[in-house]
Amino acid sequence: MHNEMLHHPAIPAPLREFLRAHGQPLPEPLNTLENQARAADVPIIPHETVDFFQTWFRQVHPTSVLELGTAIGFSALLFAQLMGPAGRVTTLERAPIMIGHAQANLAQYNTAQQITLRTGDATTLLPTLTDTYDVAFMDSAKAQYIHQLSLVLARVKVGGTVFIDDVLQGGTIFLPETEIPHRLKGIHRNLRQLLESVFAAKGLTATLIPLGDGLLMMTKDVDQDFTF
Ligand SMILES: C[S@@+](CC[C@H](N)C(=O)[O-])C[C@H]1O[C@@H](n2cnc3c(N)ncnc32)[C@H](O)[C@@H]1O
Repeated sequence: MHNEMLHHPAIPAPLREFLRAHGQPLPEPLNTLENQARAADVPIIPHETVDFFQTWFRQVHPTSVLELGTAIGFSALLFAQLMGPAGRVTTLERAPIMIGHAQANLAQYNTAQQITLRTGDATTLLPTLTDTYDVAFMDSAKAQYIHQLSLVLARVKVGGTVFIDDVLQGGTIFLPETEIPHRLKGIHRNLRQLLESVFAAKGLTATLIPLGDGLLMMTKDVDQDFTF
């Protein structure tokens, strides 16, 4: 799967190179999985975002994660490892080829049964979930984030955190739509609407971290339904 924005990061190149040169190494099997995914151009989270999560999880100590977009299971296995044996991850994936890779990796590495893979479209699966989570990580189809966020927030505890990856379209998100190629206008419009809506929402505290192609982060401050 090709993500053209992977090669147009929002983070300045010298800072990205510094972070990559000084990054925290991952333990096995995550290190091997990460290298295999990068060699195969599977769009897993960039290493500077891995390091952000390594830092943040050690500070905040969440014990449950809901993930949209499993791919080969790399970030799900990372979250499980960072939370320790008590941690639980529910991860949603719809692409048959990714489901096959994820099932194989989870069969091998999810030895403590911390991770549950649910297969199908996230928008269909989300209303069937009943648990609530400390953290949600949205890393699936960018054009759908705006449509899925209220369903995700319904599954996040008050005080919990939602991360949404790859929201900046290589920085082009701040250009007027007239300057955006036709085939990217839909994603551009939906991501702009997402950013405007999240920062305007009452009951959310949001910020945008310039790592990778932009990591939108928000806390759910109140127990209410959110509509966008
Ligand atoms: C960027 S990759 C996920 C990478 C993974 N989180 C990691 O860092 O290891 C995005 C994944 O989301 C999946 N996806 C996209 N739209 C989806 C949807 N509506 N429901 C479920 N999965 C979806 C794609 O098939 C793809 O495998």
